[in-house]
Amino acid sequence: MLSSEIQLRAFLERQSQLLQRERTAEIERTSLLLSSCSPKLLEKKGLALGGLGVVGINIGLGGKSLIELERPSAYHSTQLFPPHSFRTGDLARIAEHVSVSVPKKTTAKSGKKPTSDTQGVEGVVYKVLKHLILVSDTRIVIAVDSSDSAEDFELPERCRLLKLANSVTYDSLLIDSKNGSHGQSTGVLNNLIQVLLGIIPPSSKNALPDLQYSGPIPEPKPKRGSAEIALIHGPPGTGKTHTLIEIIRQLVAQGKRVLVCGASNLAVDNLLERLLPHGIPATRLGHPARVLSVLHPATLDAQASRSEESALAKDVKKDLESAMNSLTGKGKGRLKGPERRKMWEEVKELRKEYRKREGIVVKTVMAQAKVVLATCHSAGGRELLNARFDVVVIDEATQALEAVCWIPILKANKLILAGDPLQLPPTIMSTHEKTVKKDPAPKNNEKNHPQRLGWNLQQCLQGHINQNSPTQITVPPSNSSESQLPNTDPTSSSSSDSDEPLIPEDSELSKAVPRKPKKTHHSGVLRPSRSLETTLFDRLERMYGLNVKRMLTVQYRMHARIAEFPSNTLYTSSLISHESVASHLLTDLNGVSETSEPEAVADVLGFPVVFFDTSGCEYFERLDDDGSIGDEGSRCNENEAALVKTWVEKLVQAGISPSQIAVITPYQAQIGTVDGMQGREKEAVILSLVRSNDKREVGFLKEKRRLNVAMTRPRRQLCVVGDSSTVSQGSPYLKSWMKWLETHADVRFGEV
Ligand SMILES: Nc1ncnc2c1ncn2[C@@H]1O[C@H](COP(=O)(O)OP(=O)(O)OP(=O)(O)O)[C@@H](O)[C@H]1O
Repeated sequence: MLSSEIQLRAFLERQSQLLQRERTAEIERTSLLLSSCSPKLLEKKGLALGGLGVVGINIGLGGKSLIELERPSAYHSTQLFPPHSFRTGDLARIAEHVSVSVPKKTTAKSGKKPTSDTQGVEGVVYKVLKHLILVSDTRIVIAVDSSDSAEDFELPERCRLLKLANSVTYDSLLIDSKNGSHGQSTGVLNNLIQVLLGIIPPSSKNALPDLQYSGPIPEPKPKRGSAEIALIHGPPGTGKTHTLIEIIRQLVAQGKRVLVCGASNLAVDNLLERLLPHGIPATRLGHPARVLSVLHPATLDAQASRSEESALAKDVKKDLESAMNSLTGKGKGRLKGPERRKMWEEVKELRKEYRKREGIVVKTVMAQAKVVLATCHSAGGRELLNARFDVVVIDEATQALEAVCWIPILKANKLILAGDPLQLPPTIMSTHEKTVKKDPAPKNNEKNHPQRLGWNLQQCLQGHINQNSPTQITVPPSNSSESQLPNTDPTSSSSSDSDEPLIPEDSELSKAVPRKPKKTHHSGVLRPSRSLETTLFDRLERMYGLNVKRMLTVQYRMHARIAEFPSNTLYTSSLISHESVASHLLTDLNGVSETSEPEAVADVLGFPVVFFDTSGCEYFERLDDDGSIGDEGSRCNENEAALVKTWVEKLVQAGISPSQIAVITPYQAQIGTVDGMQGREKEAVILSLVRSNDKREVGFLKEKRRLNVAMTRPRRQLCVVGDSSTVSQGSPYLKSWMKWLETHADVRFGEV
């Protein structure tokens, strides 16, 4: 039996409720931090920069105001910024400066109430500029997305920059239907959407073009049944991303238009980095500040400014910048009173004109793009308004909230998801709400009104779910592949391309999978999610199982010894190491053995797994915090860091290039975190566990999925640095890992 209208309602209501909770939790967290810390403490923590002045304003793509801030010499003895944590892509607010030496409620001079921390102008850190000689930060640029209807934003002469949490994400997912939508046309309910909601079953045939990796594109096979969705499920290193790249290459060769998404900017950059060598014309959407700099030439910004049409917009841009500077610029040139109002009107007109001209440029670039890349979230941006794609591909789909996945899904006719539920899950704040006992189907009352449901999918279902009578929707019988609901999608190409398989039965992918479905019963019924941690990938796997899924089991990354522990403990020993990697070592890297001292080769490079056990060394961790906001601060362990540094130096001396090495930990205060490495790999990875204490506390290390990502990033060597006696007390899983390391790694104690 497939989903009934009541089940649909229950599902949507539950998603909406979970998103609301999440948004509240995120906002509470940010305001708690901002309100409970004094300005001085926020600056000390690197979460605020005080006493800043506006240097100037430029205009970026989309009419964004790029506000440049510095420390004016009038207020500071040095222009160099103190240590801070602002990085490109962070959300930030420019507020009025508050003196750090007085209590928060009053300002020093006037005694009048200061601008609240929730007032001011919000934007994204566009870039942080360094002093050329001192190589220290001296300026910061904030991109503010001001619409032409926006109020005049008056920047204070003396500003304070505050780092914000990412709560805006939920604002754009939870849409009040009174106030608009993502710009999706309502009423579109194509076969893909119906399958995802369990209104019709997936078509019986599976799923992807033939995959002869990187070879010539195969001839299209005779047409078979339609396939709306495909899941690529695989443990670390099994080539999920690699497979997606090949699929995209083949889809493009067939003349298809593809939207390629990831849960994070990193996931999208990872895909783009791997697509470019194939010469596939791709356009990366999103804030350039959030895109890796080597990939900037592929961004929409860069492609737009290179296009012939861009000259049209440049003149208006110049006028707009000069007008903005006289409004919000510094010093005496700053306009006041009626003159200011007049100039602001002019700015609005200029911005409108600039948008119009820029719109033409963007449209031209987008029309040429066969492959568009964006985070799921930014696929809802202006650039893709009303855009349609043949296929949407989402990598790292097990790290994305279901609601976020729907943003690109509503623009396509087919969907391919890749992921691994045993790697990083979506980040959720409202943890105390994670489990809910039972979700009663909502009754037919005002609770179900669409304005309350608010979720973007709700826009789509208007007209298909009758608000007053649950009996008026017609759910087709389960053996029917055609919905009785009208397909109102005018651009739907289902009649022309629905015959294309998404995963062919004779591909390498399908050979890796037993063809007989497991006994598990996949009902195809939509059930409300227990928490936001249930991803679309999990839900579809549960609903349709092997009918839509392909499992990858051969890994092409790690030495077999590195893969052994995760395989045995998380993947029922089913992870097979391909012979091309099963015994590869750092010594086999090009040129390394010839240039290295034989001693270094023997001592440093010759082991796939090394374990520095600091147990008994008293290398105690430290809380990177003064304890003012509870016990939430990040941890660091300086002695461990020194050990890591020595090992890195030994690797480099032995001939390994620094770009082939990554140092990762679960804690930001120590160095780059595990989360930043999902989807990536390095020849040598050093994993610093940080935790070492008398209380046997292990914090983040308990999270199996995070640890799984961490230990599966290396190709040829994993070096673990940690205190086995603290760590092994953390959980049975950690205990077995420590035991495994003691038996199978090259164990060294304390000092290098
Ligand atoms: N079929 C293949 N033949 C040769 N090399 C492959 C193949 N599939 C993947 N690889 C290589 O194996 C490594 C891992 O692949 P990829 O990053 O695509 O895996 P993944 O499943 O996305 O990994 P993870 O989930 O751990 O991020 C890469 O270096 C990739 O080039």
